[in-house]
Amino acid sequence: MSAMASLAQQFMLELRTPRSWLVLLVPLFLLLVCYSLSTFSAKRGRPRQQASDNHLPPSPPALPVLGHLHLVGSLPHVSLRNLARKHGYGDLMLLRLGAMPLLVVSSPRAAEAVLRTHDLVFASRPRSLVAEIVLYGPSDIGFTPYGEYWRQARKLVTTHMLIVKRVQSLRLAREEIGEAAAAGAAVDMSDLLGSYINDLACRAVMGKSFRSQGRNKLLRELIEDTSQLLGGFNVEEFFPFLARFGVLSKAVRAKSERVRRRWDELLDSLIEDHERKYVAVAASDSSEDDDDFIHVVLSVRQEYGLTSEQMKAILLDIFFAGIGTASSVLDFTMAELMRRPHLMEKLQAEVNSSVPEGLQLVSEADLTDMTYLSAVIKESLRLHPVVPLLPHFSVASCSIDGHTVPAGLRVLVNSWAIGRDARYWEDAEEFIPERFIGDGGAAHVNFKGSDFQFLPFGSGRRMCAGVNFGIASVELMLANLVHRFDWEVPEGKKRGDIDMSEVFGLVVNRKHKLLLVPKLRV
Ligand code: HEM
Repeated sequence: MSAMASLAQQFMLELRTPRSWLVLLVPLFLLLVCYSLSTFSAKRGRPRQQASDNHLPPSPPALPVLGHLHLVGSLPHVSLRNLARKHGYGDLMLLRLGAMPLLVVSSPRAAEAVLRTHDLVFASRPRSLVAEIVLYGPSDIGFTPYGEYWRQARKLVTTHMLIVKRVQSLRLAREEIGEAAAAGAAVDMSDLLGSYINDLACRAVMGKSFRSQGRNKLLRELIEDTSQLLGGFNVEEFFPFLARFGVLSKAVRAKSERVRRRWDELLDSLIEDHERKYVAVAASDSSEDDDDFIHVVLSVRQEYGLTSEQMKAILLDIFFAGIGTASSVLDFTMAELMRRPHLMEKLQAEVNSSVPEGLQLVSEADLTDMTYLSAVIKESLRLHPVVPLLPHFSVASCSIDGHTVPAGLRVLVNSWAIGRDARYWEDAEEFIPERFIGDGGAAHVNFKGSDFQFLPFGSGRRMCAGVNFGIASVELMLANLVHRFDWEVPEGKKRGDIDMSEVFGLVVNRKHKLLLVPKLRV
């Protein structure tokens, strides 16, 4: 058993998707069969409501013990959409992943019921072992259960965060592009966009960039590891009874603790730096710039009664929620534009005509009239919502479309499926920004949370706390990328070769690096 355990632990670290767990779970089940036969009953797998409620949402046929786990592949948002489609459960579908019941919401109508009509019932988040370890409790905003602490933490971020001077970060990115253009070299766009957003978030949170300290790479790695761990498909959650054997829990726990330790070191040193700096500033009576977020958190710490773990969790949320998302949106958007040069030209024409002659950098003030730019980003968010599955949790039972939704149920709103629902979107799989402008069919549709066919930032109480920051950062960078530069694929490659395959995590990314050659337009 111990050799099996260590093999399993090593293997666990490599596994990230439900179906891949099966390779490990099959032999494990053989070992545990006696235990599972005696303790695993239909009742265990059901939410708190009674098991025989025939008004529960419909479920496809399931296997014993595994439930529907074998039907969820490496891109869960795609598998869940296909499953709902195949069985005609376009709105609500109840699955059982191992012992874990899960409600999947796949239509705008059902999403409205969950996120607006019954907002309070679904405003909490499901418990997650990983979030408890990595996010200090969790004491962040995104994973904390609905309640007073969440309300206070969210208020702190929405009131004080995000006074950002973006110019410096843009200038650095522009210099990098300019150097590549002069040398005729290719730029790794995923890297460039990641660094830009990284830089922005660091300036907002700590008032300076990480570049000079060489911590950029560390932050990017931490964000990637955290996203994969928090993606929500951990075997612990499907088979809580296996945790009693320690085999599975040790592996997930060990990886989560490693990630948490690395965050801890980074965040501790940032907070200490700031504490030192402000003691020095106070002593010298100088009026140094003090509008960065760590300073704000430190100064309201007493008022909000924050422990140091809670402070770190909130800071971690800003880095994690702000950096991974916005850079992935930019990456998907540039890739889509490169595959369609006529759309790129149209965007360039708009940006160039809106920016006063001779300006090197496009500023936020120049963005006001760029309707096509905004349509391009909306269309990118529709086809590629970078948080494709919105995790919620029912704290009371309610009724949706005549179905009983019990209390204590995990819920995933499939924002990816909803944005491609052909009942609501014409040519749903095509990239057509024009649908969002003029007399396009979606000209009135926005991402502010009241159009349930378009939920890239979610909706309701748990809607993204950084929409404005995120959108402004993405719009500004995209405008600067296309202003005065043309972009080409490296020699020997074709635009059509740009691969839109994804890697799943809480935040979805494009799988392959985007390498592009900038040319300065004269
Ligand atoms: C374009 C970039 C971004 C996208 C696409 C995005 C998307 C999302 C989505 C889909 C959610 C979940 C909503 C739900 O569960 O219904 C979310 C939550 C959140 N986002 Fe963003 N986000 C972005 C940028 C940011 C930024 C820059 C911040 C920084 C403040 C941020 C902070 C948060 C927080 C704190 C939450 C948790 C809210 C809660 O649970 O109360 N996001 N985001």
